[in-house]
Amino acid sequence: MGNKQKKKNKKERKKNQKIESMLNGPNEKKQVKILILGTGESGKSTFVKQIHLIHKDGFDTKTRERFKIAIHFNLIKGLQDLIEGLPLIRKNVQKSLSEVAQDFLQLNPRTGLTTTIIDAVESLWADESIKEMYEQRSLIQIPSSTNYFLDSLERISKNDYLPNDNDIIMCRIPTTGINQVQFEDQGLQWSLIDVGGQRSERRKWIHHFDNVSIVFYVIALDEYDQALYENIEINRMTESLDLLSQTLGNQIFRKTPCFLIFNKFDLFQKKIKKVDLNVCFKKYKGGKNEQNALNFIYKTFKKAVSSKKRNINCFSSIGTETDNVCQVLKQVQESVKRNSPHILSSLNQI
Ligand SMILES: Nc1nc2c(ncn2[C@@H]2O[C@H](COP(=O)(O)OP(=O)(O)OP(=O)(O)O)[C@@H](O)[C@H]2O)c(=O)[nH]1
Ligand SMILES: [Mg+2]
Repeated sequence: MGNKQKKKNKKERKKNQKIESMLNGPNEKKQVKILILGTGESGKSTFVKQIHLIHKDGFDTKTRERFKIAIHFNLIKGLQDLIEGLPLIRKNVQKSLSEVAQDFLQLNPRTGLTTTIIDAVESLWADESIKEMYEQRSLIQIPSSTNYFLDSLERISKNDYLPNDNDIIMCRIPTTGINQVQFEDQGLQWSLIDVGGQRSERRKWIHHFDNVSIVFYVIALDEYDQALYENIEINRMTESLDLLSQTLGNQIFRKTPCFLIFNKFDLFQKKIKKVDLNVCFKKYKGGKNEQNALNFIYKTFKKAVSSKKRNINCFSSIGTETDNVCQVLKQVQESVKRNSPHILSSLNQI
């Protein structure tokens, strides 16, 4: 074998070793580790659920059965929240509150759906005052998917009900600890780490700050007129903005590419027609115009973290739509290749 051929073989072997260790090896540095941050209920875990549908085998029966319990909990608790909120929109409501509603408030939301409860849900959800409270839900703390489950009562209360993919995507379970999902795409191992966003969960974040390749910071676009679950004196979007500058201000992330994912675009599109963004940002003068409001939000969040060294990318998303999340992920991967090739350097060196 000539010298040239030997060199060629050696190069080939090295290349194969690199691919192998990149795809199978325990070496974490070969992984693209994406840390998903953001305040509670912004939609972080919904992204992880979507990855299970896009890149994994979806949800098995055991998982679906677990979600069934959580969905029934979401339904009962959501309706209780609506009943409890009624005094905010109607005077003397306690006197006029029907016996059904009074009894419903006494339920343990983990009870599950009995025939009596199903009948009560049906009549309460048809009630005008409850519907009006739902329209004004920004005044209270209620998951955005409550109406989805209330509207699906007939289907989800059947004895043999097993949640479909969409039901699981819509189900709200606040994260405590972390969720992690890994998948292979474009010859790389992608690892998504999803943490709990509520205040009590954030002190755990620091444990996951090492070797982060990319930060996804998720912001719920529709939360600009809502109070924080943990402290009703604080606006949710303001909290998200403050948290972003605090977190990305950490030295460890000074060169880490960051993607701002402006989620719940569907809910934002509906809300901005009715509620001016200036309820949150006094400086905003663009009225109830979708594009003006979106530009202002993008600019404000980018300004909170921009620096010469950091490249900030903004995407709007609808976390509940698989195709949309797929698109966003593709755009992120393209952007990483274009603007931050050092992340993929293990691939490029081959
Ligand atoms: N309509 C709509 N709902 C969404 C969207 N993204 C997420 N949701 C819903 O928002 C709720 C909260 O989403 P999660 O993914 O649990 O939020 P999270 O950021 O993980 O919250 P924590 O775990 O508390 O930090 C769920 O009921 C989702 O179905 C979206 O783009 N549009
Ligand atoms: Mg979560």
